[in-house]
Amino acid sequence: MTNLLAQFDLGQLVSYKGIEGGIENTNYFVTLEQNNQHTDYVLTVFEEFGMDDMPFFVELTTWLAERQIPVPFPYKDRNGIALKKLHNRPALLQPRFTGHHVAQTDLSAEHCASIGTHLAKFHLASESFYLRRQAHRGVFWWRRESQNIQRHLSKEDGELLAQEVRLFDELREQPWGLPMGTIHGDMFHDNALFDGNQVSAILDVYNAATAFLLFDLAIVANDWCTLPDGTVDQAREQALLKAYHAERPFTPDEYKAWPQLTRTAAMRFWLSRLIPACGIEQAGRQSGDMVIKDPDELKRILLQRIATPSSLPG
Ligand SMILES: Nc1ncnc2c1ncn2[C@@H]1O[C@H](COP(=O)(O)OP(=O)(O)O)[C@@H](O)[C@H]1O
Ligand SMILES: N[C@@H](CCOP(=O)(O)O)C(=O)O
Repeated sequence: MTNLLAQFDLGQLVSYKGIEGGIENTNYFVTLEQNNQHTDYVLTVFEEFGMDDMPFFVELTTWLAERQIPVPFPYKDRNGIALKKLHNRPALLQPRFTGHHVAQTDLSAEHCASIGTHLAKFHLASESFYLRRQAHRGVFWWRRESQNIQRHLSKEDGELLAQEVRLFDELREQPWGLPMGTIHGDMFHDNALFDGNQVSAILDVYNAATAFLLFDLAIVANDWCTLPDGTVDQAREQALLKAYHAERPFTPDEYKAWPQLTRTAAMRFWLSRLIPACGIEQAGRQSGDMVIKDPDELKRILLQRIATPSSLPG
């Protein structure tokens, strides 16, 4: 750690502390002293990615930060190198943002409007970004994993999963021109920090990939705008969708695709929570260390999305 930090012109190490909660990454809060001033940083060590996976994230976060999107971006060392290694794993030194988390049950229409605006700006800023990436837990992953997990599931759950995988494949076959670009891919409320009721930072961009922009909004709607029984809080969802639409107006095809994309987004995270909950081993993830999140939460959202399809505001 000391050797790595000495390669930057950012000061002397004062202290560091591991952060609880990471699934794919290990994070450390690091304090450095320069000119009698203490500054906080975050050092992220990547457990799930190899060095070859990293340039996309280094370039994307630098690109977004240059366009005033509040994402952690990697500092360059005195030789202009951002991508580092710690204990033979890829590592990045990034700014530590101020701001607080808001619990899911405390999210208001204002919080949802703020993330709607930020997400649209994220999508617009990355429109001209020059690298592409296939999601590591995207369509090819869920086609494969939804098959692999069948023997662990009830017949009913297995069929529900298979149905949603098929319906997304059918949507992809439509002759529609759904806008694609770089999505965040995991914009749950615990990946945002707030200043008052405004988003001040967007964290954990390591699910970012090239995909339908509207799929990203569906991930947000499912997590930020639902109640514990899976039903949608209309006030929060409308605030989210209207704020997003004000920055990036929806296209006619997006109106048609929206109900299915809310279902696909719920299916994607239902599946990724089911895998560790069923005790299935995954490459790059130490199941023993994983925080197991409740898969039923996403199943309830999926069932509600099927029972009461959502529509985009005009
Ligand atoms: N760049 C950052 N600035 C401020 N806080 C951060 C930053 N990166 C991570 N954190 C804090 O550390 C927590 C854990 O981060 P992370 O390991 O990415 O967790 P998880 O994978 O559970 O979302 C975040 O929820 C946030 O509170
Ligand atoms: N936000 C997700 C966890 C991250 O997703 P992953 O499947 O890519 O690890 C959740 O709450 O399930």
